[in-house]
Amino acid sequence: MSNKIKVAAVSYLNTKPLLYGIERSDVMNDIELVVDYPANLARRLQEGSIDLALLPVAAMPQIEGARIISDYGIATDGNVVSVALFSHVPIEEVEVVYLDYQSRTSVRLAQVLLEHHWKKDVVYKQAAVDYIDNDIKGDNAGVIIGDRALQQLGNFKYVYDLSAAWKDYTGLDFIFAAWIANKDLPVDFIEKFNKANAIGFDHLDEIIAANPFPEYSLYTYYTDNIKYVLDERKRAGLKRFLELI
Ligand SMILES: C=C(O[C@@H]1C=C(C(=O)O)C=C[C@H]1O)C(=O)O
Repeated sequence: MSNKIKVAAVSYLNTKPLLYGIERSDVMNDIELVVDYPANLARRLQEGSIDLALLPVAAMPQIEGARIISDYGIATDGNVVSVALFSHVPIEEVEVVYLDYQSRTSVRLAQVLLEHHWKKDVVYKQAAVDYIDNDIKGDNAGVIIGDRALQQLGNFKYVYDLSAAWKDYTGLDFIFAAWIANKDLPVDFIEKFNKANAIGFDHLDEIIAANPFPEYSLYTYYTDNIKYVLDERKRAGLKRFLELI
């Protein structure tokens, strides 16, 4: 049996800058690393098959002993672009909202905003794998996250950015996911792991060149949209979000 720390990260482009340094640092000797979509990371940490995840924060209340162990994560202070409510009709006319099966945080954020900010009473449906092509039509809207959201930007007349709407509603920043463990991890490991997260920020050009993505500028995404440092302003947004859910 391996006594390595089992780590799971988000499988989207937004996590590449964090993984760049982890994959190149000697912290790799201490870990087994897998990537998966966010909802599966929550499931894996809950069932105990991993020790540390870039966990969607909405899953925190359901995970006993959940604690943020790093200064880095997936956060925003305004437009995120890759988390939105997509629709062919304006929000006033939306009747049904499909909730992305890959998400845990954004689907709760959408519900909070629809209720409190847009004051809309809608029917929520759990999305099937093919929902983007088959179900978001007429007065059905859909929450889409990650690379798939960036790829849909040109396909819908109405794109409501959920991080921008959160800022309008609360005036606060937002944390979508953070490195979260459900048990104590060695202090020296945490220190090494934390430092490794930051290495990629000095290599964005290389990361962008290695991940061709014609639909959206990854430079803008990595520098303007996603904010990777979980400072006090981000944590204040997290506190408010956890109170609301
Ligand atoms: C900004 C994003 O943040 C993500 C959204 C998550 C969620 O909704 O559960 C979880 C992790 C992050 O990858 C995104 O994926 O586009």
